Amino acid sequence: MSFKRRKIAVIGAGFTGTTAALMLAQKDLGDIVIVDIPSQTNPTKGKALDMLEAGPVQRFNAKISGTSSYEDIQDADLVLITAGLPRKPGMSRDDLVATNEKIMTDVSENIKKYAPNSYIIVLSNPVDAMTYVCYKTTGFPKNRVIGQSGVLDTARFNTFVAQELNVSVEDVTGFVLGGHGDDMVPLVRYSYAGGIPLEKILPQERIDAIVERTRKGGGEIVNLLGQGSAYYAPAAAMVQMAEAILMDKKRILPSIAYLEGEYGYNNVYLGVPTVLGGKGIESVIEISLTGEEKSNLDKSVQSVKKVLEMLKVGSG
Ligand SMILES: NC(=O)c1ccc[n+]([C@@H]2O[C@H](COP(=O)([O-])OP(=O)(O)OC[C@H]3O[C@@H](n4cnc5c(N)ncnc54)[C@H](O)[C@@H]3O)[C@@H](O)[C@H]2O)c1
Ligand SMILES: O=C(O)C[C@H](O)C(=O)O
Repeated sequence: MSFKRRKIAVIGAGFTGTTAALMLAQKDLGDIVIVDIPSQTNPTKGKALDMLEAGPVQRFNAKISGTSSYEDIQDADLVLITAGLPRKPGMSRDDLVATNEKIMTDVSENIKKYAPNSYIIVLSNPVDAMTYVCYKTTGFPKNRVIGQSGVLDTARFNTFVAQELNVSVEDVTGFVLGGHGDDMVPLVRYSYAGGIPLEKILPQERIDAIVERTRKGGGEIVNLLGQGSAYYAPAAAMVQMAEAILMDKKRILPSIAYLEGEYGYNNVYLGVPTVLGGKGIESVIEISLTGEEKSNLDKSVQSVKKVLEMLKVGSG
């Protein structure tokens, strides 16, 4: 018997993909293959080589390569999908659906062909729908096709709470449910600072402002950047999920999971609390919701379903 390093494929060598690849390498979670479409020069290979050369300084051993050939992801254990267009100021994530569905279909077919046993984390937007496309196209079991939104949305919520209270981000635990859109559902009732319910230490109007800023958090960055969208925090979020899976940590993290009756919804990918471990999504945790929370979640699900209806892959 011999042990092998994990193989992680990152599809898309743009801002989120390359940032995630470097973070994966810094944590030495495995060897990394970065894939992007062919181009006249070879930027994907160049980015990978540049990252590899950071290894001696940062003391990581990860092998990192760049390619435009999907054969190179052969037998990857984990695949992060970041391929696709980001939105521009004035656009919603849903405006990307037609273009990114084509890209997601192509990427998913290649993963199915070359890495049929892999676990997948999808980032490309609109991410609830793109995770659905990936699930339908690969035909992989639902525990192996996972979307990222809640770790990022919760990180934003926690950042704003920590800023407001002038306390460490390490002591803030927020909780965001629902689709990755402006009607996502930050659950204040399940959010704490140092174990103290948020409602006990912040006035309601400050909480309301934080909830609103969290919902629009992606758009805030898009407007500030002027071109492209957020990538440091999204990459960190994907890598936290990747680590939970690769290290079988069984962390309770929000993931975009395929629901079959949980929370009363069917045939939809949605952000919910999950246990993430060596089997991917090992379970969906169901918590009780008040009438208002449930109706906010219903609204968010309706928005996700509207996008699913636009998909070529079908929503049935
Ligand atoms: N779910 C989230 O929380 C979240 C967060 C941030 C970004 N995103 C989304 O992630 C996606 C990527 O964002 P980004 O900032 O990295 O964009 P980017 O433009 O920097 O990179 C995207 C890359 O995908 C590549 N690509 C396009 N088609 C491809 C294909 N068929 N195969 C392989 N690569 C292909 C492009 O060449 C480009 O390099 C966007 O859709 C963005 O909206 C989602
Ligand atoms: O807002 C976007 O378009 C990118 C991403 O979904 C984010 O929340 O930062």
